Amino acid sequence: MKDYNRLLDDILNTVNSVKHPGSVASYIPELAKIDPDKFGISLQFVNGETYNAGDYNERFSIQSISKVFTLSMAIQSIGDKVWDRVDVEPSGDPFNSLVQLEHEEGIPRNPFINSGAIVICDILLSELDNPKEEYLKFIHELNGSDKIKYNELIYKSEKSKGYRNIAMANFIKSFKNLDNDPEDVLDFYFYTCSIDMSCVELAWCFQLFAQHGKQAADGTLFLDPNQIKRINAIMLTCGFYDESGEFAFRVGLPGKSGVGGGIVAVHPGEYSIAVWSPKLNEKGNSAKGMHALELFTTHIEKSIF
Ligand SMILES: NC(=O)CC[C@H](N)C(=O)O
Repeated sequence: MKDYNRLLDDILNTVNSVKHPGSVASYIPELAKIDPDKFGISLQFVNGETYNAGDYNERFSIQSISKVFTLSMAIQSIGDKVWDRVDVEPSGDPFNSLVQLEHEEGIPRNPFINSGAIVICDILLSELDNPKEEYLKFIHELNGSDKIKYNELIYKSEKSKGYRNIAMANFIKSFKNLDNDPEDVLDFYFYTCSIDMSCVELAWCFQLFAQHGKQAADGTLFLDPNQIKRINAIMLTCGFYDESGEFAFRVGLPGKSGVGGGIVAVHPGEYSIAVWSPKLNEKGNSAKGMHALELFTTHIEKSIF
């Protein structure tokens, strides 16, 4: 039996002793105010054993990690019809890139880059009566509590400066792959990104992907295991934009990052693990977070490979 408390403390000390290049995301002005030296980690096994270190209880902006929640909701809602609107191939491009959209006529490469998530938000806007409320309810159900909220400052900050996403939504609309008004779709998209969660809450919610569709909160089946298999596959191949190959190579787990500095990853059937450190590398992924997860899977000598 490993001493996981000690392992997480060792990982925290190791990543803090290395000077990682990079900086906190600043294109969303409100995110630039976050202390770059924060670091938290939460490891949760499917049997309920939990180990934490650092700032694991502090909430941060989940940003693109939301793309896993919105995709799951869209699949719950319209099933495989999602794939008529979004592809499942790695993009090899940055998360906010527009270039492929022109050649591929407004069909985003995958649901975990901005263009793909914007199309997913369009689907949800068409399918749900109260998309914002139902999105929060989805997260509350997964978390087993209604304490998680959206952060109005972050939401407004991104909404006022989200020039690239505004261009992207309009571009997709020109190819007729948005049914709703781009402004309404973006309003919902920015809302989904602006949820604050802690490492403990994220790892807990992602037990869904470690437990083949079972919700950790009450053990009920929440999503079809075959759909979970697919979502995990897309996390592995597309969860880190043009660094997805590197993450699979170094860490070896399906996962998803966000520009708030969070990363959450799962080993199906074994555990979920969430890490937070706001300083991002040049691909927009948490520098210390990637390092910490690489140390973790290397040390325990277990990944999906
Ligand atoms: N990679 C991310 O976390 C990006 C999310 C951010 N809200 C954006 O759209 O730019």
